[in-house]
Amino acid sequence: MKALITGINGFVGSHLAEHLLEQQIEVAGTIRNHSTLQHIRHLLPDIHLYECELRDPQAVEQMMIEVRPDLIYHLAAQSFVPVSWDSPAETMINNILGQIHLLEAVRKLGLSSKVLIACSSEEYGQVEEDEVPVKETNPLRPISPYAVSKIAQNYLGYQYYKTFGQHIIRTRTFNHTGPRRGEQFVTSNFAKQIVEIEMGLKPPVLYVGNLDAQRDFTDVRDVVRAYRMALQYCEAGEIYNIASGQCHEIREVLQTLLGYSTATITIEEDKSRLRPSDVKVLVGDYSKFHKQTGWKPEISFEQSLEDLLRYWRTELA
Ligand SMILES: Nc1nc2c(ncn2[C@@H]2O[C@H](COP(=O)(O)OP(=O)(O)O[C@H]3O[C@H](CO)[C@@H](O)[C@H](O)[C@@H]3O)[C@@H](O)[C@H]2O)c(=O)[nH]1
Repeated sequence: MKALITGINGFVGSHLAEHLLEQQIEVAGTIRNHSTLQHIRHLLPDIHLYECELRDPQAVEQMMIEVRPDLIYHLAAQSFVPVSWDSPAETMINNILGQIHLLEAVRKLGLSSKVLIACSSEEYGQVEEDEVPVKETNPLRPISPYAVSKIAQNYLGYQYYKTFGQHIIRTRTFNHTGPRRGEQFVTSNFAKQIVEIEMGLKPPVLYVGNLDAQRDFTDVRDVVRAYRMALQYCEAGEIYNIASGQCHEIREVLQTLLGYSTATITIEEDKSRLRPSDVKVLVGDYSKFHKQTGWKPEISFEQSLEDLLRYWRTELA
């Protein structure tokens, strides 16, 4: 069994590679040209690596001719919501075109690969209070260009399933965190600032954005287990929420992280961190996925945040 992970050097990609290798699955992955390889250096002897720009259809087709994967985990994307306001066109091109080229290569080469498309809870957007925890059938009311790009990825997956019978499964993953989380995302950003303060690398002021938002966090190690199970057990053409079902204010993320530190820290709002529109509340109902696979999260919110802090303490040491 051979798996292809697009964006293998990313936060989720690197954890998924580790997990699939543990399951004795052969792993290939794509990186962008001149990628740092920071998250997968330790895996290099065990994986096949392809420098492949997904925006280039020929490069994608050539890579797919060489890999011919049984399983495809399509993770590569521009995944930071604020960047999608600064560069909406880039976000659309990256996220939509890359996927079209991938699915077109599957079609042209006549492959029967099972494909997982990593969609997002951001697609739900403006969720009403009486709609939580949200089910897959909830209306989509996107309020960021990123969310729109993920809806396009989602429906392209559906269309290729319907039109060409490709074995496509879409997962709507809610927020996820844990070691290696990119430093721009809230959990990691706060954790890194705390560690920088502990180490005297910056003054004892921690900058924050909107602390009122509420999100549903799952540990990345639970998420990659879910992705593996999705291609093992889920039905082609379907979409599944992957979530913890628990809601946390961003203020609580901050308080939990601060609780693991003895440093004295002042909190200050940084207006540049506020978004033109911010999803107020996202909590997911993952019962459809649980019913199909038996999956449920195993790593607690607190454990995940503690591991993230430990990660930064090691990185910055
Ligand atoms: N990044 C960031 N967010 C902050 C900060 N302060 C408050 N927030 C708030 O924290 C929440 C989470 O922000 P992010 O961690 O940037 O994640 P996200 O926008 O919810 O998107 C993540 O989850 C999606 C799934 O719902 C993913 O699809 C997406 O790629 C990303 O991982 C948002 O409401 C944001 O306004 C800050 O200093 N930095």
